[in-house]
Amino acid sequence: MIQLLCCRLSTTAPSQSRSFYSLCNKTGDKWKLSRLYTSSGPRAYSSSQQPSSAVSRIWSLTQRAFRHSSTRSNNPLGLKFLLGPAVLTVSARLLFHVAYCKADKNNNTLVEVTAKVPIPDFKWHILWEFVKPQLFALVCAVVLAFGAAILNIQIPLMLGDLVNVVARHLRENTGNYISEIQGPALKLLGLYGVQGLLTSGYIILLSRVGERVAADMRKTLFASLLRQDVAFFDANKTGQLVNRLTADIQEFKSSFKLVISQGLRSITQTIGCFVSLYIISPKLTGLTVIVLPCLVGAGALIGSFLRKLSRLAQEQVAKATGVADEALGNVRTVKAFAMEERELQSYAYEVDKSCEMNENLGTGIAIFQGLSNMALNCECLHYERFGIHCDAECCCISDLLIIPFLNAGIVLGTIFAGGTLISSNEMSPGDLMSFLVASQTVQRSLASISILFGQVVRGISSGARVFEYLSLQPTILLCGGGRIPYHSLTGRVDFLNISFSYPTRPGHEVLKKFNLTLPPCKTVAVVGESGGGKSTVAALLERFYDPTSGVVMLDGLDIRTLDLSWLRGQVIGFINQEPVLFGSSIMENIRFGKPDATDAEVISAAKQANAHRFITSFPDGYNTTVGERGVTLSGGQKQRIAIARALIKNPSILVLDEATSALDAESERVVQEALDRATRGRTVLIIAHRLSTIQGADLICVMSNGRVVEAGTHLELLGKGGLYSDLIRRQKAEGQK
Ligand SMILES: Nc1ncnc2c1ncn2[C@@H]1O[C@H](COP(=O)(O)OP(=O)(O)OP(=O)(O)O)[C@@H](O)[C@H]1O
Repeated sequence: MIQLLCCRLSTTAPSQSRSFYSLCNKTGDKWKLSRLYTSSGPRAYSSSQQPSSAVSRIWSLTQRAFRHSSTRSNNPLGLKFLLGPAVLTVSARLLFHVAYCKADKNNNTLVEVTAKVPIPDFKWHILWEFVKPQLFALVCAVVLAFGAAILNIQIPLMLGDLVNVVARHLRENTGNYISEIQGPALKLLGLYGVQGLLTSGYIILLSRVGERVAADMRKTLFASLLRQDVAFFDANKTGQLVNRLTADIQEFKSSFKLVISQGLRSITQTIGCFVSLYIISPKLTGLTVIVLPCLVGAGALIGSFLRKLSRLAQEQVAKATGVADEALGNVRTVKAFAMEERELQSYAYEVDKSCEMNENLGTGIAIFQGLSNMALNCECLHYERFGIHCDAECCCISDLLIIPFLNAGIVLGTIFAGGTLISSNEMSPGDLMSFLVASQTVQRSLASISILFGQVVRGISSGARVFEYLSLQPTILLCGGGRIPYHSLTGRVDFLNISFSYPTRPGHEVLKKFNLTLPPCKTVAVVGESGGGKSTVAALLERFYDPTSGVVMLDGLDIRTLDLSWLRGQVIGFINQEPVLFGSSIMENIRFGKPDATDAEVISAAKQANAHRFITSFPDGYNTTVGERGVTLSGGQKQRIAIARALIKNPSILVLDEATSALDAESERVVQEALDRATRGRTVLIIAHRLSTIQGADLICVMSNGRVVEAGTHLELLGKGGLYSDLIRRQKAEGQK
């Protein structure tokens, strides 16, 4: 098992490269993989099957990391038994080895190094918080599971009684067979019935507990993620976060349920059946104690081989799904480049591979089944319980698994030794029957326990990943702090001596002793070269980040002392270049700016934003659903809905971050009209690329190298003949080309 940051190394060939890319990207400038990655393209491997040297290097590193990691996960079974649960937390950490690559400065190649990424601990007290509300149901489930296991121990003994009646009747042929057999038979049937009821009871309760714990975890984790700073999202990929919400919690839930039901049952049965075995025949028990571990070991070895095959087959299915997912998710790009055929080829290649691997798995299971059948004594179990997922068509091999491999040995051995004991009257035939059934139960339980260890490790690993984010505290708190009453808020903003580096790039100072004042109800435009830090200024005003040094003030108060949800929710309206809409109705999207707004307020905001006319031209009007991220609307329409969304809260300060730069001339004109109306009577910060759009601003500040180097009105700055007039000249020249 590999943990490459968030353990999803092995999904698709491209995504393997991407995982490496993300990991290297995370660690900042010293990683050079991004250049390799971009020059080769993410699909180079899967689509051409002749990977470019760069991608093949990434790929071979990935594979090496995978091999390295998977060998670590194959802990010898015996060791697991010896060390037991005490090592589980540690082994969970061991499994978290992270492989990543680093640029070798001397020869410019990638070398594999060991990660120093801290591995999260499993926090039992957090688990307790989730389990506490379900404690009653959990205790009931444990009691029922325990009861079912105890009854299971009784079954071999009752079977023995039954066989003794049959044997006596055969031997002596006296008495009434029916009345003699009735008692033990009814007892046995009753026992099976009660055991069935107990089993159903604990499964119902456990699934209730598991589902509720998982649902609570999901809600709490989601709430915790939403609380995190923007810097957190800079450092973590969305896919990884979603994975913690879905796959990790799912894995944890399965392990939780399995460990309690299966673990409790297997341990109780093993101990109970061993006691029964000892009571029935201490001599035969001695023999079993010597032989059984070898048989369980052999069964577990073959089982682990099949599980490995199964895991590889599943990963291959995931690879194929990944290719389809990527192609369908980016269907517009695929179509725009007429790449349908190539995507189909990539998908077909991965699907064929998965087909081949599943066929191999089917063959492996078939051989195992054959060997087990030859072993005479069968215990039929579900594959899935043992972590083997088989997609093979043949139901006779996909539904059943005979785990106690080489049973013939123990069965024949027991019958041979038991027969000797029967002939010397040391044992009855019923005892032999009881012994055989009880020893099978022990064997099956031990096999389950060995597999459960792996499940516990996986559960602890995924639980630790979930809990890591649950206990994470944001540095910028959403609530708490003061509010300025609406009637006394002027909307003056001061950036005083701000220095700032993004947390993901601490060495790179974006703003250096930056100073700027936004006077109340005035429009200030910030212009400058791309990457000069203009959007960063807006991000600091929104408090997406706090400055490294210096202070941002609102009406003379440090914004760090103000209530952030009030600041973002009521004071600042933010409109950026690529407005993101939610896949709900237009009405809901505009209301996102003020959840308690009436329909009339929504319509009024839409009118201010020049959006009312086009909205009412749709058949469903304000109830029109806008599709995923607003895909069914044009750029200009999306932007006007975003403006309405910002205006509905009637903000005192409006931040426009390149709000019209992605639009064509006609859309820009309509949106600009809406913006001109929207900015009246508010403090406005405009971040602009196209200098033509900000010529009417009260103040234009030119940024260079992280600070303001020129400031004035359009005409003043032109008169200076400095950087601003240079920018104007350059844009004019570009426009004429
Ligand atoms: N989230 C981030 N994490 C790390 N660095 C960032 C982040 N956002 C921006 N940067 C870096 O900060 C610098 C300033 O970026 P910013 O987006 O503020 O520039 P800009 O002037 O708005 O550029 P443009 O006009 O191209 O939008 C750039 O070097 C950029 O790479």
